[in-house]
Amino acid sequence: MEDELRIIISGGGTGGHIFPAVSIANAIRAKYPEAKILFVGALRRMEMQRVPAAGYEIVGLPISGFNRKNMLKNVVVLYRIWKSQQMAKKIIRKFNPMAAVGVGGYASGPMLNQCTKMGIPCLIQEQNSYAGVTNKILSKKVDRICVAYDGMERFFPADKIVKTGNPVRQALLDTKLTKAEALKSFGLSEDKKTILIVGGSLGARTVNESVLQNLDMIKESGVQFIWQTGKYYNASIMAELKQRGTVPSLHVTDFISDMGAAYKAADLVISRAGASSISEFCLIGKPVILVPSPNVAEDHQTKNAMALVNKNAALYVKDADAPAEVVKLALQTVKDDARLKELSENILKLALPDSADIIANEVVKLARRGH
Ligand SMILES: CC(=O)N[C@H]1[C@@H](OP(=O)(O)OP(=O)(O)OC[C@H]2O[C@@H](n3ccc(=O)[nH]c3=O)[C@H](O)[C@@H]2O)O[C@H](CO)[C@@H](O)[C@@H]1O
Repeated sequence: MEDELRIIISGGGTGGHIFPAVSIANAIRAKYPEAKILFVGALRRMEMQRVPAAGYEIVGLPISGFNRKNMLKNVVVLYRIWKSQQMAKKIIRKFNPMAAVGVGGYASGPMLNQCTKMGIPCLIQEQNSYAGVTNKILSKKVDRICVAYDGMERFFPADKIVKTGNPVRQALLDTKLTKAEALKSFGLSEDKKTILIVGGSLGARTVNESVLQNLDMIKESGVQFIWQTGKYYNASIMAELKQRGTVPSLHVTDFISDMGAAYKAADLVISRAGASSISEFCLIGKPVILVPSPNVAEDHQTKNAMALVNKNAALYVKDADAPAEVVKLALQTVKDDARLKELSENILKLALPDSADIIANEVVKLARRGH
């Protein structure tokens, strides 16, 4: 059938890979409701819940990352890579994709590698301003590379690059809530300035430490906070808060499902510098203080952050300085309306809209070309 479309989308590990993947799938579905889309993720990772929750089928590969501390454990990792390649082959034979999309994260390596070997047209999407190892290797074999930053020809063949930006969940941009309603949904008041604290999709230890070490300053500030701790840190933080006495101006949660509401409620954000988070701040023009994670490959979050900081479009606090500085800086900034306005205007200039649509068009072009 001429209209038939069968697309594999692979990758995951964290929200930063999964949410763009889902946005691409939604954009394909919006244009071609009959398209068959199969996700391929890594067993036990976040995508195995989040992708079905978004309404798509997913198959898990037994892949995991290399252990940089214990080399012996990597024998198991090598076996898992081999096993994942074998499974990828079977998935391709059964599903017979017309194109494949890799969004980074464990599963996209073996899956896209196998797709290129079997002649399936492939596209990868690099969210960050510094390319990951998997995407660098895959870039030699794939047909199209969608990026969000200038200068990516340092890593990838220039003739394959299309600058599309990072796909952002549409619902998050289209939130219907007013600011008052958004604040109310977090149990917060309309009369106070609000700071949102997020540590990426998994939470961030230093960001959480920065809050805990400055609880007294927070209590006395007259400002209210929405604080996303991340799943892994939530129980211990809740226990500590219970011991130290509740802070009414603090809404604490492990994960925020409605980020549209959280952004709407906030006058300022303190955040890690993950690529999707940054794209969201740009698209909605949100003033932000970035605290890049020092624990990611090639320090790419600092590079993501600097692309904004160098244009006076975001503030920056180094991870090591965050416990001493970030809450203080946030409290100063949130009270300075002129600074908030300037940051909002500057970050908005860096937005790349319609990214999911543009990528979806590229995927469909590849699928049609291959057949
Ligand atoms: C530790 C780590 O490996 N981080 C990487 C990971 O980040 P991480 O998964 O944190 O990704 P991003 O910051 O890019 O995106 C986070 C996404 O989660 C959403 N969100 C966040 C918190 C919450 O409570 N609810 C919620 O829905 C945000 O709105 C955003 O859409 O992938 C990114 C994209 O490759 C990289 O740039 C990051 O360096």
